[in-house]
Amino acid sequence: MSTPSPTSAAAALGTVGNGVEHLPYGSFTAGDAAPRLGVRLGDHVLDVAAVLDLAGGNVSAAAREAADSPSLDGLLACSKAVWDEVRGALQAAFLDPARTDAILATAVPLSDVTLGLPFTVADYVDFYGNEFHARNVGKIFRPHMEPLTANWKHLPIGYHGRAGTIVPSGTDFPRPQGMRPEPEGPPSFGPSRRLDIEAEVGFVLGSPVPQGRVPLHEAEQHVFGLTLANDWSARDIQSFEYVPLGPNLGKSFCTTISPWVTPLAALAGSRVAPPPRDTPLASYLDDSDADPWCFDLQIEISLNGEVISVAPFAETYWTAAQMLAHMTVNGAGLRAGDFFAGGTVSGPERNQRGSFLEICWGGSEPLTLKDGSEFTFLRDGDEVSMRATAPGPDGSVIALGECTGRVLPPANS
Ligand SMILES: O=C(O)/C=C/C(=O)CC(=O)CC(=O)O
Ligand SMILES: [Ca+2]
Ligand SMILES: [Mg+2]
Repeated sequence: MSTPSPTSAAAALGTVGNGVEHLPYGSFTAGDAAPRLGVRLGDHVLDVAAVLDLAGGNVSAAAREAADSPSLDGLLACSKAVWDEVRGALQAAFLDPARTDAILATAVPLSDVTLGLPFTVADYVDFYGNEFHARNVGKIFRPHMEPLTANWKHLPIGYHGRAGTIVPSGTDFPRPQGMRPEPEGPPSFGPSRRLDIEAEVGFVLGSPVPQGRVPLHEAEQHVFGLTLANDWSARDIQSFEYVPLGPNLGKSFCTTISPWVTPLAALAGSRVAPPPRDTPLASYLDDSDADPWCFDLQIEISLNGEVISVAPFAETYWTAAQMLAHMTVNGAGLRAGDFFAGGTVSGPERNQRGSFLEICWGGSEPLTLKDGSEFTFLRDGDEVSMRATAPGPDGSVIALGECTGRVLPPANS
């Protein structure tokens, strides 16, 4: 990519993490206007359709129509060729000094907008792709069994989530209630006592496949981009309900995602090979000759502003391409707006774990916070934020949109 000229919009507005090499998309509302598809440049947002209009006849009708939308929904319904065209046209506009004045005239400071869900979530699947996390949870939930289940290295395990409970960053939610195990006697109904987080990377899908498979080498055509995700989890509700069908209400009350979707193209320089495989894979999952599909993303997790952990996504065993191939190998196809999360991200060290369940080892190893207090699971009023950075082209940095939420007291109490 060419260097921004001093008079370009890229030079005027771009910031570290959100320069012209990033350009994440979101759905923004300014004042009384209806929501619009926006693109972020530095600490400003621009209406994508309005920027494309500045390119005159150089943009196809399909691209203009897709961009003229309240969210990413229009673009997700298109092919990757349109995604690339729109991104290319935005970068060209932001780098062109002749268009700087027109762009600056329409740029809205982030402090003046409300950000909604960046796309309409169709189906939601949550995978369990990180071996450190899976081993830790296995040891904590099933101490007398092998930590990794027999299927774990043969396929990426996942469960269906509730798409309708995915919310954008900044949405507070009440502590969930449900059936909790008691040390003695039958379970009781009440507010979760073991409310937790899961730091994850979410993948946004598009270019629909009405029915059929998405093989590994076609993943590039369907993964539009990435967001951070916090799969809030009520560990007590989960630990009682999950046998034998997996998590249900313990995770379906709220999942927070970043309001910005980072296009896959922006992370070209952050792609790395996944950890070495030690189990032979069925051909539909065998990625030994495929492009690298893991990402060098470091997810910083803060509790009430205090950094607790930095979780390395590159440690995730199963890749997004494998998860997509697996999700569709039965012929299911995919819809625009389908979304999957890759699983809780953990590394080998305590301060690299992506859940409090693991950091505090099921509550038996409390964390001492800066103020000297001891912490295990979330309290009413606690706020958790996730941020992540990845290397971008030419020494630049890509900063994924923040993913924040706060626990309110249980409803009706
Ligand atoms: O092993 C279990 O029983 C449960 C595991 C999880 O809670 C993990 C989950 O939601 C998937 C993930 O985020 O890795
Ligand atoms: Ca999860
Ligand atoms: Mg959830």
